[in-house]
Amino acid sequence: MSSHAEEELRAEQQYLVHAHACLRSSRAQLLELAERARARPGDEEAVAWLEWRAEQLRDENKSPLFFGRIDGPEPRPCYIGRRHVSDEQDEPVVIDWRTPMAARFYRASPGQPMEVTRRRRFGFAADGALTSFDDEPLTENSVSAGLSELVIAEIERTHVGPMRDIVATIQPDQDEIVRTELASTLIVQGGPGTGKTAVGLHRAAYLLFEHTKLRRSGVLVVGPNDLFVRYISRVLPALGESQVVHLSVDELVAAKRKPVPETAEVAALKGDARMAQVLAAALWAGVRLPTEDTVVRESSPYVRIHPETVRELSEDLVAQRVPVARARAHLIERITAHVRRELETRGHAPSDADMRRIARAKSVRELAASVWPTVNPAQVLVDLFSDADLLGRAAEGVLTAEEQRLLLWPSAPASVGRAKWSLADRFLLDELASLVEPPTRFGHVVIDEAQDLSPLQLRAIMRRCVDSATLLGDMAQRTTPWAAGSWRAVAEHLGVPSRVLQLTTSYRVPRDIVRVANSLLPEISPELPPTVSGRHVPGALEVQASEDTADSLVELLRAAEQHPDSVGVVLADDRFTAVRRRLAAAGITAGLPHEDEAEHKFSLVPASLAKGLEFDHVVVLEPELITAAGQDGLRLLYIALTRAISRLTILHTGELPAALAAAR
Ligand SMILES: Nc1ncnc2c1ncn2[C@@H]1O[C@H](COP(=O)(O)OP(=O)(O)OP(=O)(O)O)[C@@H](O)[C@H]1O
Repeated sequence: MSSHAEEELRAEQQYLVHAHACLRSSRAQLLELAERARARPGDEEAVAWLEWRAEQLRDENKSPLFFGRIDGPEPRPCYIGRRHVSDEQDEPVVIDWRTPMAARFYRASPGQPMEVTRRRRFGFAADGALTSFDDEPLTENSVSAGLSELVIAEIERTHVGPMRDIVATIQPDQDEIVRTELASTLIVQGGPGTGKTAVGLHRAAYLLFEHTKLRRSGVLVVGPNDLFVRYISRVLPALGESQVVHLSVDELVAAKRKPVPETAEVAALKGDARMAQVLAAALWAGVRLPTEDTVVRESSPYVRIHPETVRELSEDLVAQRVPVARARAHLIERITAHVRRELETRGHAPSDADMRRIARAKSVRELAASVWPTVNPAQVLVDLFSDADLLGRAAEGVLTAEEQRLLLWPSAPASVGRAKWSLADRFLLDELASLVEPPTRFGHVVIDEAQDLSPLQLRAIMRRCVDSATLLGDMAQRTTPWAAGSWRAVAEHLGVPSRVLQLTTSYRVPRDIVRVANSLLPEISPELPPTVSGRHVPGALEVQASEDTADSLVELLRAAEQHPDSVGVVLADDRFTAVRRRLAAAGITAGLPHEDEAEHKFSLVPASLAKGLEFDHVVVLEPELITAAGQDGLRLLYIALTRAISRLTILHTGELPAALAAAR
């Protein structure tokens, strides 16, 4: 390092010390203000807010206060960090990565420098000490040198434990998506490792920063399974965002008992959007208008309500299929208003207290409940699946006779409580429950692995969201029989306008591995463009033929034991138990990743659970057995191959699947 560079480094280190001092002083000021406010009675709200702000400014030294700097367009350099820091004069010392000024750090490029003359990225040691920087001069004539070394080092830093944030190294194509306005519902199609999950989570953090209303309504992140949700759930808290709820698809329709399995054919039918029509028809078939007069005896004098009046008062609620609980409440309000008008016409002047009593009156409540009887979604579904005539009426013109036959249970359960529900049934119950009382809604929803969701699952998620969502996925990684099948079909079920954006550069997967994975695309998703890789890692791909793959695996893992890299062995689902035992017999512990708080050095991952995960070194064990898993076999293999950050070893004993053999 030249003496000039050393001097610069020292100056940056001092700036970091200064930033820490400013942060501490701001926090001390806030705590002092909170102390003073506490002495004033009635200022509890201000105290809570000041304490919350002070908590946010706690200097825990978990991550560096800034990670980058831009020179220009401001007279002073701008330092970019995970949160804002200002000095005693309230001048910014570090600006939050989500501000418009910070966008230039991510977006400025040679050719389009956006008035930035230089981008600087900082390198830090594990203890938080600033140890290096990397400069990129930006002028209209400069040429892009590809990913900076610090970005590559960040991507290749050993991956053990849950996913971490990428705030220091977000790439321009990703930043565009992160900062798209809240009103847009986005569908992000991207190949493996293009950063979809990371982008979705950073978008949530960005939107929470930009829109205070989201802080009240919150953000929901939905992932495919518990394993995956645990893997990603620490990213947003690390970015200081706690108003986010993470749920797996199963948790969304919380069930106490484990769902019962069912055939792919039945599950796909139950996930079909037409089922929503059938359920609505079944539920609304229960709506009955009265045929006789009702006498409201709680008013003085009595008021008689004719069936025709009830029809007039509830007509629009029925026509618009207003959710049952709400419709009933509206009708009670309307009947009460009707009673008031009747009494006034007859020369009486009922007080507000009289009217409140009438709104609570038994006769009025019973009348509303006779139009919209109390519905138990489980009872509706049990009746529907146990009674061919009932199902026939609800599904008329919607489902074929054969489809109706598929839905019917061979025998009805002894009681509703004894009914056994599949995962798809749980979404039908959720659909029915929403016709009675819509669920609480979040300001924005991020849906990961959206390519795998059924139309009914998409509906369930979208009704939990106020107006916009971010869907992330890769059609080539689609592995569920109930999936909508294309982004166009997905868009149809969202209920809001949406647009599809593409990410095509993989930051995770090295070039040689991407090439092999791309060779499967013509068979699994010919409509998609091949992924390109931003990184070349010499020796990233190794293919080993072996007489006994388990023996070879033991040997390979023993050699890896001393190395800090995470290792994930992806294998056919039905090989999991046998291989785990074989490894245990050899004294090697391996289990599902993130299974418990103690992370295993070696993860053993059934191919059907590998989606979304990643490891420094991936071993794909016996690919020929993974592809044998039915029509999704090739997709599972595509997913397995692309979990690698630095190395992929394919251990096979039989013939390699044709596409792999050709691409070697
Ligand atoms: N800009 C970036 N800087 C550093 N790391 C990145 C960047 N973009 C992506 N990564 C890393 O690449 C890996 C893949 O990211 P992510 O899981 O978000 O991709 P994905 O598109 O969801 O992949 P998949 O489809 O395989 O699940 C992660 O480790 C992520 O941290």
